[in-house]
Amino acid sequence: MKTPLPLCVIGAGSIGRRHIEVAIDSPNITLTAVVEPHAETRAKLARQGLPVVDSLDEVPKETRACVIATPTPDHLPSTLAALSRGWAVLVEKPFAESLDNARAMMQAAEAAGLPLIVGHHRRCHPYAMAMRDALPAIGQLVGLQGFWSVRKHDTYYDVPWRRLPGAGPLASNLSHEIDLLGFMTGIPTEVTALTSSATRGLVIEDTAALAFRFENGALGSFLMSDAGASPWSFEATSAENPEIAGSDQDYLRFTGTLGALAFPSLTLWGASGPGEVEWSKPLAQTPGPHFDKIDPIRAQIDRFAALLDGATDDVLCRPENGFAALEMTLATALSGQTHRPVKRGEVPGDFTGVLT
Ligand SMILES: NC(=O)C1=CN([C@@H]2O[C@H](COP(=O)(O)OP(=O)(O)OC[C@H]3O[C@@H](n4cnc5c(N)ncnc54)[C@H](OP(=O)(O)O)[C@@H]3O)[C@@H](O)[C@H]2O)C=CC1
Ligand SMILES: O=C1CO[C@H](CO)[C@@H](O)[C@@H]1O
Repeated sequence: MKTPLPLCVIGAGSIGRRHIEVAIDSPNITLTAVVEPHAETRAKLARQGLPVVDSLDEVPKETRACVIATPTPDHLPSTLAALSRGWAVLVEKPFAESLDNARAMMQAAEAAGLPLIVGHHRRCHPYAMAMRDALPAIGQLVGLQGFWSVRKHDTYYDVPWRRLPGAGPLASNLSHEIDLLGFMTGIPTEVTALTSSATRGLVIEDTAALAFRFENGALGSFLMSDAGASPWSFEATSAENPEIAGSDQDYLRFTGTLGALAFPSLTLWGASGPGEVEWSKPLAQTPGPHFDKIDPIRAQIDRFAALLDGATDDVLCRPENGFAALEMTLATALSGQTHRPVKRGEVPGDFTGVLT
């Protein structure tokens, strides 16, 4: 890296504060400003010595890029405003509130000739990359099963936008799962969903049971809930989020014609001898490799800086990937409400997750 990338962070809420921390920590970034409309938060951050401002117009002129960490419905206006100032954008996930909004963001980035990256940071973990490389070892993918359940603390839902369409475990959490599947093996093409709000009683779901079809005919199932406590989630195993307690449990299982893989441990069950892999023969279990713990938010921002410096990158989430993840996430919400399977391409452009 020649000179650190002058970057501002827009929105200093729960994930914005993590982006601020890693931007300060990284030698590849110079934090030019933190844009935050909330006066009390601004005063608190100013006392910590951070360069806070209350609008994009006050961001120093030398700024070349931004992280947008505002509520999902704001991703469109903030992205358009950033691109119009000539800044490259790393926008938090899910990409946008609707497919129409995501399309408008992609078109604006293309017209401006500026990079637009979506913050599906899980791709930056070494075991996500290793899983992408390891999956061919199990032959043709036949099926997968995911179990993601954490009990969010009740005050999490005191923030109004988190109780509305655009939030909930589908938009907030399943979007990561779908992008991760896309990164490792492929985005599903069709979903059938049952959704429930029986535990929290909000307009958005708290639990969902899902069935997916993939392009090669493989099938998958997923349980997603932010109302049920469990040790099974990406966050628990990766211990990537300081707010979420760790565990050492796998939460995804893949089966193929030649064996099976668990994630994120990358434990492999494969042929124990020559010849056909079939049910009379025991499978040999191989433990996955060891990976040092990293902060994926830091890894993501470093990759973003390197990309703007001309590096090639096949890990960061490009707009087309973020769009595909959003499309399947919204398809899941639509299926849950219409009680019918929904295919890619069937989600109305203005659908935000709740039928009106
Ligand atoms: N990658 C990840 O691991 C995570 C990603 N996310 C995603 O990040 C986004 C933010 O989520 P989260 O941090 O939980 O949200 P929060 O509500 O905690 O924080 C959002 C912050 O943005 C501020 N804000 C609102 N509008 C603007 C604006 N126009 N310009 C500048 N600041 C603004 C809010 O201020 P005020 O309170 O005054 O409105 C608030 O401080 C969402 O898209 C979410 O899905 C969230 C958590 C983890
Ligand atoms: O993006 C996210 C949304 O919130 C989760 C916690 O509730 C995070 O763990 C996740 O990465």
